[in-house]
Amino acid sequence: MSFRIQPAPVARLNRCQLFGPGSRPAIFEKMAASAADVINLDLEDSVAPSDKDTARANVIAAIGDIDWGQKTLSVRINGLDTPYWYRDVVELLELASERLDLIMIPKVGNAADLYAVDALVTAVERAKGRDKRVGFEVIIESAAGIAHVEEIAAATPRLQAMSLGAADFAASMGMATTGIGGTQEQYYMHREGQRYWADPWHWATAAIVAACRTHGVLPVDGPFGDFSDAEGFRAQALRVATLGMVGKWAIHPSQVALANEVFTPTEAAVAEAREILAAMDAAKARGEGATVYKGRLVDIASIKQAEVIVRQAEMIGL
Ligand SMILES: CC(C)(COP(=O)(O)OP(=O)(O)OC[C@H]1O[C@@H](n2cnc3c(N)ncnc32)[C@H](O)[C@@H]1OP(=O)(O)O)[C@@H](O)C(=O)NCCC(=O)NCCSC(=O)C[C@H](O)C(=O)O
Ligand SMILES: [Mg+2]
Repeated sequence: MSFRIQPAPVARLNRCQLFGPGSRPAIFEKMAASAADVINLDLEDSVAPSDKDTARANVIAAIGDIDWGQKTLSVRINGLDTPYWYRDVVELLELASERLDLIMIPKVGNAADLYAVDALVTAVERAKGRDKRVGFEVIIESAAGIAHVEEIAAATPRLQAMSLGAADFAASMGMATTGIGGTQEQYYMHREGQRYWADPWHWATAAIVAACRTHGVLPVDGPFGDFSDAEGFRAQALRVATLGMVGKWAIHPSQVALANEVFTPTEAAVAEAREILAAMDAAKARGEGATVYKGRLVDIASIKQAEVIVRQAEMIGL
């Protein structure tokens, strides 16, 4: 371990983030009644330019009027390259209730983007005397974003979570696909007449996880576009969970249960993690740093692995 201890991210559940356009207030109550841990009301790309003002007003009213329960409530503002974002920030923090937990900033390209939003947010919070400091989440969805991912993860103590946005990321990188996440037909290895599909999102996912874990930020996978493909969604979610992400977006209510299932440790996994901790406690009492559990080596690193699962189980109440 480096001299610098890896910071823990905020202790809250983030298994599923359910998105809905701010211009579609008829679904807000349904979003609040869903089983998602995080709600993202969108002012950005799911809202047409002609609807931006109405969507902002809808969202500001809904933050205070709807019972969002224990969910983390987030609003995605418009990108810093648009004429909308400053008004999103100013009106949200001047007019919305303190129920607002997070602002999601899309298409961040470097730490200075977050510096700019932080400065504006801080000024409005002070001017209005707001007690609660709003948190940030960001989307890495451009070549610049992934190139500067670590400085972005370190940019501000407001930052709680970072998502990979596969659609804009693919466009910015010039990737030869219109798919949003998942297997890409052309991305395969060939051997002895067989095709083996690889994961074109793998390296960006791993880069985001590393940056997030270094700086105590929650890494999250973004959208899976084909909401009729439950098995494709599950496969993508299982892959990113294996790499260390804590949750995934849902762009349709049918994806919420799938995400919750993948990012909730199974009873068997939790039981095994607790058994490993018990086995290591017994080993330590014998003065040993390693022991055998079910025929395989477990050691001090295994304690940390098991603790990841046990901490998640405790947050869920398992
Ligand atoms: C994708 C949708 C437009 C589909 O909407 P719809 O045609 O209404 O779907 P259904 O008829 O199947 O709906 C079934 C019932 O579910 C309700 N519903 C629909 N959507 C939602 C929702 N998001 N939350 C809660 N409830 C929802 C319907 O009202 C139906 O209810 P009922 O009639 O009572 O049975 C729509 O799902 C949608 O708008 N999704 C969100 C789109 C969005 O926010 N996109 C932005 C995020 S993705 C992105 O930005 C890309 C990213 O940045 C990147 O670059 O990668
Ligand atoms: Mg996007």
